[in-house]
Amino acid sequence: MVRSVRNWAANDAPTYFALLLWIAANVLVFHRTFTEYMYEPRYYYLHEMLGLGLCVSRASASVLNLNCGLILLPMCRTVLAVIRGSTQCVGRKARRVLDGSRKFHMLCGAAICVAAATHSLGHFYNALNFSEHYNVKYPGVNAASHPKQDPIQVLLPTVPGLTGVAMVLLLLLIVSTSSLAIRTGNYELFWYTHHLFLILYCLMLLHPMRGVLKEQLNLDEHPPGCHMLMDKGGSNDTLNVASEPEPEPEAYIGLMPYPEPESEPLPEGSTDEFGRVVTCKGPPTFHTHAVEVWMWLLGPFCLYCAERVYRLVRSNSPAAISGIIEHPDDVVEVQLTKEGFGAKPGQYVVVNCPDVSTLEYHPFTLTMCPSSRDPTFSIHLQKMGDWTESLYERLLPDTDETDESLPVMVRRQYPTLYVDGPFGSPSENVFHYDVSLCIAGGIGITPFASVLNHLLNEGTKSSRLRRLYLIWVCRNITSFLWIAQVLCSLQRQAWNENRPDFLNIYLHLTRSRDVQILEREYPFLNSRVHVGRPQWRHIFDEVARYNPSTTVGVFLCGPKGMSKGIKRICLKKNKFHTKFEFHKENF
Ligand SMILES: NC(=O)C1=CN([C@@H]2O[C@H](COP(=O)(O)OP(=O)(O)OC[C@H]3O[C@@H](n4cnc5c(N)ncnc54)[C@H](OP(=O)(O)O)[C@@H]3O)[C@@H](O)[C@H]2O)C=CC1
Ligand code: HEM
Repeated sequence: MVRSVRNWAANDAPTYFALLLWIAANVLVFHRTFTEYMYEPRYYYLHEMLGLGLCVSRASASVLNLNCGLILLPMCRTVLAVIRGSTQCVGRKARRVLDGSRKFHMLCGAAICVAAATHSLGHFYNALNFSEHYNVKYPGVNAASHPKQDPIQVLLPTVPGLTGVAMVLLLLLIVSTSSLAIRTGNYELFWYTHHLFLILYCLMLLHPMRGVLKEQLNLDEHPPGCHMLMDKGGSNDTLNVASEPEPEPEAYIGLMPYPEPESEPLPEGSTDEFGRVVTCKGPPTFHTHAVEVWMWLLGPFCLYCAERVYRLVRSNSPAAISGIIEHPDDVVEVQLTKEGFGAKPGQYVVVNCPDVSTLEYHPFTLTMCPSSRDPTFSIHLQKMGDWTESLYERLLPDTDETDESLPVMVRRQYPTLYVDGPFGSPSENVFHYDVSLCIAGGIGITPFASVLNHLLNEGTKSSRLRRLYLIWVCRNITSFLWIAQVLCSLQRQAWNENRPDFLNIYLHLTRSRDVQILEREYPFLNSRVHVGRPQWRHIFDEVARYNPSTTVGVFLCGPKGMSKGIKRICLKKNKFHTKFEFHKENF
């Protein structure tokens, strides 16, 4: 099957365009700074001493400034949720770019690591050159206190040196604990170490203070490289000049012959129209160069901090648990209410339970949103790690075995839960297509459960959606019980609203063949059960056949391995000219 350019353009073009913009911004800032330190007259003497190390260390610092500013933007989740929600002014393609915000955050993180390594190595090389190429004639430009000083001594006992080493160590800690293994195995460790970034940013603002790199101030009085005649006829060599004293001002006289070919190319303004070196009116004066890190960081940092304060205030009051329903396969449905809480189907919240962990917040997609008639919202929590296990045990009493086939309404003294959010997610786009295809693996059904509940509450004609396909793949038949009631009620409602082909359900069972449980309670669902993993190619062909020349929104939420094959099918050409636009839930 050939890949469809049209489908590629619909799926990946916006993301690749955003990526191209990011790469261009990095190349631009790197090039701008590199050439500035390579050719600007004010850095002539500095560049003469440090060479390429100066340009590379400074250019990588600009890349660090850019990405340390950008990396916070994808984490302003409330801002992103508002952008996603403003469907009138933000088109679907632009909103789909937001689906990659988490990946963009990691991309900036990777760029920060590379730039930090380059920047650090560049400065160690500069320390070496400051020591090797000490400028005796113009000591003001040096960072070393004497020729051949120990480079470590040149760099470390300075504000940039000490803050630089501390930042590298912090960055190593943040990055090493951001790995998927640690985020899934010990989220708390990731969470605490990741917030060391606040110290990292404070150190970044301190880092260039009392800097070691200096620019020349008096370019008019002393055109860089100009000729300062000494008693002995003078020399244009400003490097390695052994103990020659600074000449008196009156010693500077007349125009000089062309500069020696091997010397540093003179910057503009150092030679007259005949190419002869002009003479100086005085020695060069130097000052540490202007600090610009705050220009890059302050905006995003203030926006992020303002958002965190807003989120802190918003999530300060606990949510009231109005009901707990125990479902099969270690899933518990938590029904909540909270004053003023509103959310859209597909959105998610982050939940904190102080009884389990004070500072740890975990994301959960809403399975039911508050409606005009009922303020209740719900999440489905499955035992997956240490935190969910502890919360699960606090929500459910240690009762004897109950009949797993039926959800059990349980009432007890519940733990206090704080809910922060809601935050936007790709599944919000389900209602922005005529036809949507929702694919869930296991507990990945949660974002689509809120879509189904919304359609149940508001009616199947409450949006432009005229056909909804739901493919749900589970290991055990009992998992389908999590939202069996909603599925059957919505199917009935679609028939009552004279939309018999609105809801198309495919339930795939991969680890057992026992379908009796559904037969008794939910005969309609029983007829939708297929054994084994779905034949994606066949399913997509069927959807394309029944929806020719249509743009179908494909939404996936499930185990990692599920997305590759499905994304590939979305990008392929089909004979019905149906376009599949792929969205993936990923927290
Ligand atoms: N908003 C979000 O981002 C959310 C994300 N999730 C994610 O969803 C996932 C659900 O996990 P869990 O419930 O344990 O799922 P499981 O690991 O139990 O897998 C669920 C089903 O998916 C099937 N499956 C796995 N890979 C494929 C594939 N390549 N093609 C077809 N079917 C496949 C499995 O089949 P088989 O038995 O053959 O392996 C299984 O039947 C979690 O990783 C969770 O992080 C969950 C909720 C919300
Ligand atoms: C200097 C480097 C970094 C900074 C300043 C930074 C900053 C942040 C911030 C502020 C958050 C949001 C916390 C919150 O509000 O919930 C965050 C979350 C996150 N970061 Fe980073 N980060 C950095 C590097 C990285 C790297 C290198 C990775 C992984 C490769 C990474 C992965 C993550 C992940 C997975 C999340 C959680 C996202 C979510 O919950 O949606 N970060 N980071």
